[in-house]
Amino acid sequence: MNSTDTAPTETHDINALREEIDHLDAELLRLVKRRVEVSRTIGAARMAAGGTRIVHNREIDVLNRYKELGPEGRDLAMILLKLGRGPLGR
Ligand SMILES: C=C(O[C@@H]1C=C(C(=O)O)C=C[C@H]1O)C(=O)O
Repeated sequence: MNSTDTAPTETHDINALREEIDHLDAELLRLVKRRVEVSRTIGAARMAAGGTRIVHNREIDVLNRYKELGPEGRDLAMILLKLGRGPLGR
């Protein structure tokens, strides 16, 4: 089926769903940015107090949290952790 075969109702549904995706992406981006901010604040406070930059058991908890999404969930958790570490943490 090409775009000219698309029924008007179907086009309407797809447009509405795409609008939902656009809103979801905006919300996800907002949440990811806030997560980065919180993670870096905790990291900076811990390091200023003489602690480590990384807390392994907490990171394992984060990895386990995203396990239900399969291997991509692990990748996603790793990306979130890396974003929290900032450019020097890579
Ligand atoms: C945010 C923290 O600092 C680091 C960042 C984490 C994260 O982004 O989830 C988890 C553990 C730490 O390596 C924390 O200790 O909770």
